[in-house]
Order: sequence, then C-alpha cells, then structure tokens
Amino acid sequence: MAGRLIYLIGPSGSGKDSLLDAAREQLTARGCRIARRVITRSAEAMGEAALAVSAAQFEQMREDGAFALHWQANGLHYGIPRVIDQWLGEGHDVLVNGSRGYLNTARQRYPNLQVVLLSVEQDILRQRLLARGRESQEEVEARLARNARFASEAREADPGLLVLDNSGPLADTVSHLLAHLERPCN
Ligand SMILES: Nc1ncnc2c1ncn2[C@@H]1O[C@H](COP(=O)(O)OP(=O)(O)O)[C@@H](O)[C@H]1O
Ligand SMILES: O=P(O)(O)OC[C@H]1O[C@H](OP(=O)(O)OP(=O)(O)O)[C@H](O)[C@@H]1O
Repeated sequence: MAGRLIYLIGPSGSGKDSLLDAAREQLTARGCRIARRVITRSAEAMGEAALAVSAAQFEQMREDGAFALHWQANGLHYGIPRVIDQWLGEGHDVLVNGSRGYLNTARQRYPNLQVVLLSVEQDILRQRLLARGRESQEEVEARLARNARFASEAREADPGLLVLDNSGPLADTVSHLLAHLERPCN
C-alpha cells in the first residue's frame, strides 16, 4: 500500500524545523521518511535538514526533473526531491516541510496529502519572531496578520487537517505528531 504524504505547514517561527529535528529519530524508527529540502539559501544559514544550492544549480536540477514539488517564497527557491515518490510507492509515510502558499498546487499533484498545520498562539509567536531578530516589528506584525488569515482559510478549506499546537513544550508537540501518525508507517 502506498504511504501517506504528510505536508507540514505553519508560519515562519512556528517550529517546523525544530519539530522535524526533534521527531526525526522516532519517525525514522517507525519507517517514516523526512524529505531533505533543496533551498537556494546560503549553506551557513542551514543545518543538516536541507541542501544549499545556488539559483543556477536549482534551475538545472528543476530542468532535470529532480523535484517532486518546488516553490518560491521569500525570494528563495525550495525543492522536494523526486525520491519521495519512490518512498511513497514503497509504502513509507513521507513528511515534507511545505509552504502554505503552495498548498493548493501540492494537493493537485498529491490529492491525498494530509495537512498538518503547526500553530502557535499569536503572542508567543510574536515573541519568537522578535527574538529571532530577522525582521522589524512592523514586518513581524504583517507576518502575524497573514498567519491569522491563512489559519482560518486553511481550516475552512480542509476540515480534515490536523492542527498541532506548538505553543507549549516541543516534546509535547512531538508526542502529538507521533500519536497522529500512529498507524505503523511500514
Ligand atoms: N515548542 C517550542 N518552545 C519554545 N521555542 C520553540 C519551540 N519550538 C520552536 N521553538 C523555537 O522557535 C524558533 C523557530 O523555530 P523553527 O523550528 O526555526 O521554526 P520554522 O522552521 O517554523 O521557521 C527557534 O528559535 C526554535 O528554537
Ligand atoms: O508559504 P509559506 O507557508 O509562508 O512558506 C514559505 C516558505 O517558508 C518556509 O520556509 P523557511 O522556514 O525556510 O522560511 P522562513 O525561515 O522564512 O520561515 C516554508 O517552509 C516555505 O518553504
């Protein structure tokens, strides 16, 4: 039986990368695979969870059909390697760190994808974004407004989506995610 594509989305700073890192070992032990993203971001700005490439390399990879999914956001290109199709075919569940803006396109390609929306209370997210120090206060407020709009639209569009709250300890969020994926992955 084909595996499930789990499409993890949530605002910047909600903890998508932290969650995938914290859950990685337990997910892998259950046979779930986590897609390693290809991103046109400098290597210094990224950990092991993604592969940094130049814009030219990304374009070449895209032309070569290296990506199952790819999108552009915040001036960067993001690609999900084609190998996820093989994993799904082998029956593995596959987790992807996705984009909210690309959700509808991703759903056209994978009609059965399951959306997991990582949410954080607005005040806590505001604190995390300000602590990150990447944007001005105004930019942070703009992000928060976009998040609120997106969260209500996403719930309306897909009543079956899992909303995972990451306002508390990360370990609790990991437990909730694992409980959701309870069916043995392979
Ligand atoms: N449950 C949590 N409690 C406290 N801080 C968290 C939690 N989850 C993530 N963080 C912190 O929030 C920040 C953003 O997390 P990150 O995983 O980079 O988010 P994203 O990938 O969604 O942009 C990081 O500094 C991370 O350590
Ligand atoms: O359409 P959106 O849901 O806003 O998402 C746009 C992109 O931003 C996030 O990546 P990343 O964590 O690399 O970017 P960030 O650090 O700016 O959030 C997310 O995983 C998407 O790839």
